Amino acid sequence: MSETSVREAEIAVEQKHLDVVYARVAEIRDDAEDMRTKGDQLAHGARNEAVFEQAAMLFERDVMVRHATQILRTLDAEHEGLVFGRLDSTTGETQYVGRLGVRDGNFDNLVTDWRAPAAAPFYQATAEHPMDVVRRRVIRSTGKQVVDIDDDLLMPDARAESMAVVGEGALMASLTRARGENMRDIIATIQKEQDVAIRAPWRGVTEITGGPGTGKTAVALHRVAYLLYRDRRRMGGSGVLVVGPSPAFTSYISRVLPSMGEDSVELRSLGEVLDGVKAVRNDSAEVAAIKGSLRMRRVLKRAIRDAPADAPDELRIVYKGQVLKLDARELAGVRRAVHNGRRPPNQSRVDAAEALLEALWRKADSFGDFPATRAELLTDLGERLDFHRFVVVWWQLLTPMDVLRSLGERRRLAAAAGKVLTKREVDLLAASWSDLSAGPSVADVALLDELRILLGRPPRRRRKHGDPEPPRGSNYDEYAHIVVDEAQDLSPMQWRMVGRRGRYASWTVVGDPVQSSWPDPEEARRARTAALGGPTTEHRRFALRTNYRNSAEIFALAHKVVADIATPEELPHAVRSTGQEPQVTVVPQDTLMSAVVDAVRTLLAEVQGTVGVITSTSRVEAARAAVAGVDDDRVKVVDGLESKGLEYDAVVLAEPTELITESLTGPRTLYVALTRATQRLTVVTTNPTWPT
Ligand SMILES: Nc1ncnc2c1ncn2[C@@H]1O[C@H](COP(=O)(O)OP(=O)(O)OP(=O)(O)O)[C@@H](O)[C@H]1O
Repeated sequence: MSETSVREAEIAVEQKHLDVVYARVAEIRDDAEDMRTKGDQLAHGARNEAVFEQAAMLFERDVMVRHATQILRTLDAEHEGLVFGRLDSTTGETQYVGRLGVRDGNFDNLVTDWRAPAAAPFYQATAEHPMDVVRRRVIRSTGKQVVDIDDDLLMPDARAESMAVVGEGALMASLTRARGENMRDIIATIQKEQDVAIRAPWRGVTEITGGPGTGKTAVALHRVAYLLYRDRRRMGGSGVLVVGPSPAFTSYISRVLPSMGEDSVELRSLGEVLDGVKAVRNDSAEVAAIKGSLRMRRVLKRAIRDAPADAPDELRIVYKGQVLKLDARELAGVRRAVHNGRRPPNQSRVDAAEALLEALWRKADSFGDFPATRAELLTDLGERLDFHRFVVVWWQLLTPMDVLRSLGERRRLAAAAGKVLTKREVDLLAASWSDLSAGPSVADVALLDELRILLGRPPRRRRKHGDPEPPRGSNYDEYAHIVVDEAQDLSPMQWRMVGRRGRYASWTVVGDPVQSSWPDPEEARRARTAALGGPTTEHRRFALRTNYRNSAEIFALAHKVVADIATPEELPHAVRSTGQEPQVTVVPQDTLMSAVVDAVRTLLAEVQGTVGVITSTSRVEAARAAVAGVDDDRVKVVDGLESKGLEYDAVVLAEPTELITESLTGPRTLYVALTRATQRLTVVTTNPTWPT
């Protein structure tokens, strides 16, 4: 038989099995629909029963309906590409691997869930350690139709004569296909070094490092799906938090998890970790570095002790014909004493009132023959409306945002900063907070979270009927597992913020030190160790070494840029060669943007998928304006920092040297930008000697 007809015959074999699977899935669907209908009827019939019975039936109904709905949802989400693998073992047994486990009416296995231990050989078997797998087959389908297969023969000696082997490896076939909007589906081609990290035990801290394109993000997300499958009870209840660098990034990966059948997962960018805040604005690298450093804790601690700008600086009260007065200095003394107490300020208003009354009594007592006792004065004044009014404005309940706004006033910030910040740092921060009408920046969010703790929760108003439930995560230590992607970029203050949410959590921490944009790695490392539960936490490390994203030609250029600052182990190996060298176009300054637009048009014609334009933060607006004329939604414009974690089929990199001069970490941001393209890279520069 010719190779094509062998392939076709094998496809037909797999189609037959797929038909059986989808027929069975249709049955399961029908059963679930039935169950949901019955559940609804149960509730209907229960309406007139005694209260107890009704409650029990309602419970049963809820369970039935929920269970049925869950089954239906999962079946719908996983319908496409349900079966993607097949293993043939030395014993002659055949096993299919898919997104879900499916059994037939006799409980015989039709498909094994990829996360089940029995499916592990699909990912872990190699020619050196075949794990009894003779042939591993990857099945590619669209809808219910098998379109292609690719085989690996792992034990040639054990191959039966009738066993066909087709294709040249699924990985390469998958890597050369164009990207769509979505993150590519890697479930059928997860590699062994990745699988080991995905299936690592849930406990303690699992750290995954690797260069660009090594699949860290993909691995982290599949690990979440795996943990939810294996430890549903532990993980499902309090949920999993995935923290990624930017909203663009989280929206890109949020499409992966639902399609993996998981909804107990919250994805948040660093600007959204605090409930109710959605920050997308980035500060300049210099300002972000100040805001992220641990010194800010001391500044904020002092800031909340300062009197609010509009607080009165004199208390005057007439009691039994006598004028009692506390001046600014005396009031400041009382304020200090209350702040030195045990409770955070938002919970200290009663303490403040008591301290003021005591101060008033001391005043009164010093008059000699004051016409009231201490107890009388405390009770009488304590009930007076004018006194209450004074307390409310003198000891205000503050929101974190109030405090941040107040620090936009240079004088107040300088007072809170003392010697902790330099004059220039105070200038920069005060300027950044003087107008917060556009909302806080991403780096501000960690400061707001710190202030939330320092200020304490205001005494709770009783929740009125109909008020919304506070959202999950507002009790910040609730998550069962936290995944931090691009972990190399978290500032110490951000580590504190994320750490607060994982006091009882286990962790997956994913990153690449070479791509770091944080200028003080040592301080960040300490904050990170503390956030992850201290140095004694159980810790396992995995390093990924193969770059699946970039062509070898593109990565060779990126490699040059960081050769001096990275160790050889930190730089991955790009496996796929396209024969297309990156193109460097040198142009005069005044035609830079038109050259970028030309390059975009050329690449749009040459690749099927997305084209990213990456440039410095200061140029990103100009680039957006220039590219706006290209009417194609495959084009996206981002700055170097925003490009982190993203990928495009082709990239136009405009004025690369500016990515270095703008950053506090030298060529690292440029390295990030150079490693976003899967197929084509065009660099447009005004520097005739670039990249040297
Ligand atoms: N086993 C695999 N099979 C097919 N494609 C893969 C595999 N592993 C990774 N990829 C692809 O390689 C690309 C890079 O993956 P991913 O974005 O997870 O890498 P990363 O390590 O997070 O990169 P970066 O550090 O640059 O953000 C993605 O397109 C992903 O789908």
